[in-house]
Amino acid sequence: MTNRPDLPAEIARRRTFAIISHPDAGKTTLTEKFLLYGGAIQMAGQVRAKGEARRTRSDFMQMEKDRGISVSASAMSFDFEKYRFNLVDTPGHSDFSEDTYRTLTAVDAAVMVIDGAKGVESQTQKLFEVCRLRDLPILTFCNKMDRESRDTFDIIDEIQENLAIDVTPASWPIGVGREFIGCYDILRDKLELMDRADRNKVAESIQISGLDDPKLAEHVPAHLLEKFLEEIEMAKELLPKLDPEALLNGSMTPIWFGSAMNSFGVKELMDGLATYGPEPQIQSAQPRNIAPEETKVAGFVFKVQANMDPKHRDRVAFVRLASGHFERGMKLTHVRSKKQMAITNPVLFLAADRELAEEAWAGDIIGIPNHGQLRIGDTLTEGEAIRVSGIPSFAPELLQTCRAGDPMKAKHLEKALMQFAEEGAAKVFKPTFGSGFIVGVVGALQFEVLASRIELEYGLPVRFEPSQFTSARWVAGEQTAVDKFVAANKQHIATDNDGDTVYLTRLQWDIDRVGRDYPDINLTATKEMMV
Ligand SMILES: Nc1nc2c(ncn2[C@@H]2O[C@H](COP(=O)(O)OP(=O)(O)OP(=O)(O)O)[C@@H](O)[C@H]2O)c(=O)[nH]1
Repeated sequence: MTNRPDLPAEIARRRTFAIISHPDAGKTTLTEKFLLYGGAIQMAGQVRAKGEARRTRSDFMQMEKDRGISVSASAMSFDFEKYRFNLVDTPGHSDFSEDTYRTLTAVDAAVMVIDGAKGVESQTQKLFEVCRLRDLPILTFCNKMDRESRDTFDIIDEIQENLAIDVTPASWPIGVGREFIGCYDILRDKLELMDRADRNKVAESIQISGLDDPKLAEHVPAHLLEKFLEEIEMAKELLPKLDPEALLNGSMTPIWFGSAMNSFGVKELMDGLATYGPEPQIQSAQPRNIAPEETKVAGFVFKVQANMDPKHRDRVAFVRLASGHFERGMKLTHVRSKKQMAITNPVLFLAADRELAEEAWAGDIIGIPNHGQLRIGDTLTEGEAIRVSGIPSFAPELLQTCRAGDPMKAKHLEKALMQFAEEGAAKVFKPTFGSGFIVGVVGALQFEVLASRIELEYGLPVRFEPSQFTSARWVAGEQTAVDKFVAANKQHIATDNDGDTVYLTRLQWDIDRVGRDYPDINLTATKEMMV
């Protein structure tokens, strides 16, 4: 289904999405099966290496060191039937929610994976709310149905209630736990039977002419069939039918039941994404929005990754193309600096490898190697001064002072920290008074990852120590008011990695006081990454 019949076919066939889930629900396994069906990998296992590595913190560091694996998984492109899927990876750990938020600005839809035994978990809820902010269409996959799972109505009710979204069953499970035999595909009247013996095998699929088709009884044991017919009858009465419009505006989610590990239900989910999932959408920008079918190319940076290949010390900016047909070698204007950049070595991320991108279309994610010119939030166009909006930067929730083990290496440390700041891995504040840097992150694990990466990539052992400050707020207001405020509060002032003024404090009381004493000053916890 297409809601934009005027889109060029190359753009209309693109589906750019992310998979969101609570850790352990099966995101990695599902990603792997997507790639398997997309023909991007031959054997299950390549992505798994990464999933297993996530289990422990030290292994997580190891994974970070092993940039090759994590990079290829940051954005993956593969073909599925006549569609081109672009899957953008979201970090699973809650400490990386800011990165996740930005990733979600680069996709048109999300696949939400939940564990059939656990239902909606805390991280699912958080990520869902982020999707909600952008009205992203969401397709739900209820995983691990091969195990003991909760009652189907229960799961659906929980999603409807906790997430305040209409849920429509796209498939219905038959049997529970050991007795789970497969699903009835409600959208296409098919009986899908799971093959427990061969996890990589595509399940058996039997066309059924409707719920009264005697073929059902040939494949489904009587006691399961009776319960299934009862349930599906009730479901039809109580639950809404799939409304493609409601799916596209984010008010309804279809749910598929399956088992990623057994490759079951995955293809139906992919078909759903292909058929109902949105094609590349209009991008919010200033002074005007960008439509995908515009012939001129525009794109924006939503992620920067440094030192992807330790041998080359390069950085790659991940760019979501918002419009047009990009060809290698094109000269694009970097709107922030107004400078032209020849994009000679763009890369596409094809599952296990990166490849030179000869061309790309609106909806695609390309990587642009650069030496630091490209930052998160930057827009590239064919000349017009449009800037993509809506990529926020959040005030960090944890602050620590960072010092180099060797005090002579302070300059090196600054360079390393700035690089990670541009990558979006941390905020770096340079206080007006005193020495050293204050590093701000959203979750504690990020300090460990940073320390390990600074040592590994820059050969600099560093220490993170408690800072005298615990909160940071950006200072906004008329220049004269800001100058006056800064002069009177020097002990609290720092500049962030973009050169913007920041107010540091340890007391909420201070922030409230500024509100009272300086009515012309606005202290904000987010700033838009638009320059
Ligand atoms: N029984 C069963 N187990 C599954 C299924 N899918 C995944 N698992 C298992 O669940 C565990 C978590 O799966 P992952 O795919 O690593 O989950 P994840 O959401 O990527 O987890 P993080 O890497 O922590 O974010 C693994 O041990 C998988 O083998 C399934 O369909 N059935």
